[in-house]
Amino acid sequence: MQGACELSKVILITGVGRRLGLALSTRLLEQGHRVIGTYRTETPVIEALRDLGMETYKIDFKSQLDVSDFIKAFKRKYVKLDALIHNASDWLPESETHQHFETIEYMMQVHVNVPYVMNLELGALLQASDGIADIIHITDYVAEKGSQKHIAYAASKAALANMTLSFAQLLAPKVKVNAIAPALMLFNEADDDQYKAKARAKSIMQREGGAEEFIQAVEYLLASGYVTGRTLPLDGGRHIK
Ligand SMILES: NC(=O)C1=CN([C@@H]2O[C@H](COP(=O)(O)OP(=O)(O)OC[C@H]3O[C@@H](n4cnc5c(N)ncnc54)[C@H](OP(=O)(O)O)[C@@H]3O)[C@@H](O)[C@H]2O)C=CC1
Ligand SMILES: Nc1nc2c(c(=O)[nH]1)N=C([C@H](O)[C@@H](O)CO)CN2
Repeated sequence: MQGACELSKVILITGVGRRLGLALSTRLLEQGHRVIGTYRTETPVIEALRDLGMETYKIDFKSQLDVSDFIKAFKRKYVKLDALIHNASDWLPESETHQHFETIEYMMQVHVNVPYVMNLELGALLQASDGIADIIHITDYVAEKGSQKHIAYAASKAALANMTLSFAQLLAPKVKVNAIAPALMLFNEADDDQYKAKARAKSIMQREGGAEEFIQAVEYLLASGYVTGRTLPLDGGRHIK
């Protein structure tokens, strides 16, 4: 049995400041992995993550310069990477003020452009992993179904899902590339009871999946030595409703 330190991975996760990214990054830190996290908003939560040993980088993915500077700094500091998890996301509905170009450009920037550039620029560090490395794209159930109120968001998540296929072919066999497509994992604080009841009813499990379900899906993909080019759906049976 290898010791914990031999099983310790270097893991870069985007969007660690709240909810699923926070729960996942905290668990991976507790398991002894070296976690590097990007965040947009400085909060006491980020300070607490630093106290747990996380290396944190403040980046707004809107800024191509911010992203490019981060990638340059990352490549100067780290010689290998075992996992890259693209979790950062903005759930932006269509604007009522007709800023449609801004909406689609922003959704593509966060969910497609940044993962695309990071995967290409950090590919060599992933190839340098001692084992089989991982890229995990966090997409969304609506990538396959569409969304009337989040059209640009859904389209960008569909593009991210498609990139799973391309990068899996490009980076095999040293790097596995998969996606996780959640449906209802966590409600937001502003969600009222009527919204929650409607959202729960969309799946046959009739509940939110929860952060633990999300963490277990990531752990499954990280532990696999064979699964690649696949999307793991976490939708409570919504697809057969
Ligand atoms: N929650 C759910 O039910 C579902 C979630 N998903 C997907 O799962 C993932 C996690 O979901 P959830 O935890 O709810 O996400 P949240 O929207 O709660 O958090 C997203 C994270 O991404 C960061 N982020 C947002 N915009 C930017 C930006 N412009 N630049 C850099 N970072 C940014 C935020 O940073 P900060 O907080 O620092 O501002 C935040 O930490 C996402 O990819 C989401 O699309 C898919 C379906 C359902
Ligand atoms: N970045 C985010 N993406 C999504 C969120 C969220 O809070 N942040 N929430 C959802 C919803 O839970 C939806 O799946 C059900 O109402 C989707 N994506």
